[in-house]
Amino acid sequence: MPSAIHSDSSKLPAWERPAETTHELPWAEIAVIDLSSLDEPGGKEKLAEELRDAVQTTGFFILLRRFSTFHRKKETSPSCDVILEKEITLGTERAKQFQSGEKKVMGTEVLDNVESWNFPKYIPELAHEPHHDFFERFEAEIEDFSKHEYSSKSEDHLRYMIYRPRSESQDALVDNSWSRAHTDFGSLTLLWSQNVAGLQIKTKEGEWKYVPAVDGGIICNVGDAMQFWSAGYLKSTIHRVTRPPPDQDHIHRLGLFYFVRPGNEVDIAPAPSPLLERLGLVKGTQNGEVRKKVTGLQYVRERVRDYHDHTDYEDRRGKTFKVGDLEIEDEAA
Ligand SMILES: O=C(O)CCC(=O)C(=O)O
Ligand SMILES: [Fe+2]
Repeated sequence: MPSAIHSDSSKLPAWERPAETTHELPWAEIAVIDLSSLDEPGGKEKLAEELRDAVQTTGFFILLRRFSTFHRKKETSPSCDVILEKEITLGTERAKQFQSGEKKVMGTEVLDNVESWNFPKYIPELAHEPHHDFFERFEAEIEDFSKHEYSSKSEDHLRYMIYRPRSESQDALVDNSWSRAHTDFGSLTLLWSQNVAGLQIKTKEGEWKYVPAVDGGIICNVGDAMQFWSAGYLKSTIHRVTRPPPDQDHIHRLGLFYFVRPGNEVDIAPAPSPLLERLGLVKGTQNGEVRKKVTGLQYVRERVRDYHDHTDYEDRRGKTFKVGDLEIEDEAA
């Protein structure tokens, strides 16, 4: 990938938020954690309870914060619409640099339809990573927004992503899969809610249910690292992206994500916790299992390598590989 890409965005069309689907889809029950009730009497306790339930059941929750007009004016973070608008314009113009259509899917001739741009932290140690000159003007905002232990080197990143529509016949050859079933590798994923349906979670009962759009919401999901640290108390739930319903299947589906990763040197072993001990999820430290240390960096890198670093996206359901002593399923069945 080139280290700098030039684009002239001045002639690009504006992006409009697509309408929500009118199709009746099997929607998942995802808790909406509305931060506006934080300061109400009992609000914190109520939200904590809702959050605890969500991270233990679906592993997904939607954070919502309704700003008053006053707050909104003072808001300095990049707004989702603004960012998504930039993304589609870039994506449309620079399709090749954004890497879609490079890999064949599931042993067919169908090409993958996802393009993405990752922003590593803007820190000197990562200055050699590819960057896009279009985003230079937003660097301060992006840095301000991407706060997790910002000065230390880690795999945390912001991602813009676009799925390009494929024909019905092409999608049929790959079971309508736009992104295969997986769990996220890091600690927490933040995904700005958008209206094109397609993201599905696998419920405890084994059913695929759609994650609903919530205007202004941020969909958060627990990743593997959090599940390891909590010895399974927090759930890293299997999810996938599938072809959108007929009224949205021609739309370029945009995504804006922040992937929170464990610190590079952090052990992803269960953290000492009286709660986890009480629940019997970990044994006391004396008789705890001894296993090879797996660092955050090692885990995330090996998962990325196993998932993406192939000449194609083959059908890997049921196949496992090892990171240290951990047995990992890269594509969930
Ligand atoms: O595009 C989406 O809605 C989800 C994609 C996803 O699960 C991922 O990139 O990890
Ligand atoms: Fe994911």
